[in-house]
Amino acid sequence: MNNKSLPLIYVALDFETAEEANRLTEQLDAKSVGLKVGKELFTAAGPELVKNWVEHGFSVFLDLKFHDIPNTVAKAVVQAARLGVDVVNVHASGGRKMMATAKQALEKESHQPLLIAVTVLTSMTDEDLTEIGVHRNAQEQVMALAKLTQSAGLDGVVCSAQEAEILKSTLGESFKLMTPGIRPKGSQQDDQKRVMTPQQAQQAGVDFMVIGRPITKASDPAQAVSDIIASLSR
Ligand SMILES: O=c1ccn([C@@H]2O[C@H](COP(=O)(O)O)[C@@H](O)[C@H]2O)c(=O)[nH]1
Repeated sequence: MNNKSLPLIYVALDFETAEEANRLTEQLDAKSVGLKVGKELFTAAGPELVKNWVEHGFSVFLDLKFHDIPNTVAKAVVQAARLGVDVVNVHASGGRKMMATAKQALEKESHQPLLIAVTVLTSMTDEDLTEIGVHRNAQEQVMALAKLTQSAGLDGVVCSAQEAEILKSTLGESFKLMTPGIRPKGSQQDDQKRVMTPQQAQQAGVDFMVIGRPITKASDPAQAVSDIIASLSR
């Protein structure tokens, strides 16, 4: 089991190339923030980049949101564990069997990342859910999928910080909440819909925040990180 303490903030490295991503990570301190690698960068630059950052002491969240038959997802999360990442995720809508099989596969590995499941994307509203045939509001759907995730034995979920208080009070403190859709006051919302500021998210009790564009598109990304950290209570 991976017992190291993980950073509160994961910077979403949504870049086209390894060079652009490295230009940013060279300005970041592995003791202060972790790195989130998603579909764009991983497809462009692959596992070597991830392994390199792990070797340089960064905590990495591999955000590939696996969603497939149980055997395929289990084998994929094992490969993620072998890259040395600290967090990996699947889609909760893949169901209990898929999630439980993935968790059981990770338990045989010497390095075991946190396995968490995406509930409802932070870019989605109640109306978006209706359009795909889900007749619960976002909070109800997040709660239903989080309960399923917990009962499948996973470590936590990806959700909006808006759902953090109710999830923590229902599912317990140790069930981890990874929250994208974080927007410091005054920054652009972009395509995010269920957002909170870093301070609101901290007060709501989240375990981890994912912050991308407010940092990566800032004129001074390192300063943007420092400002966010300074704005949070210790
Ligand atoms: O529900 C989700 C799940 C994942 N994400 C990812 O987080 C970052 C957010 O980046 P910003 O630039 O801060 O909006 C991005 O990589 C998403 O793929 C999410 O936003 N919501």
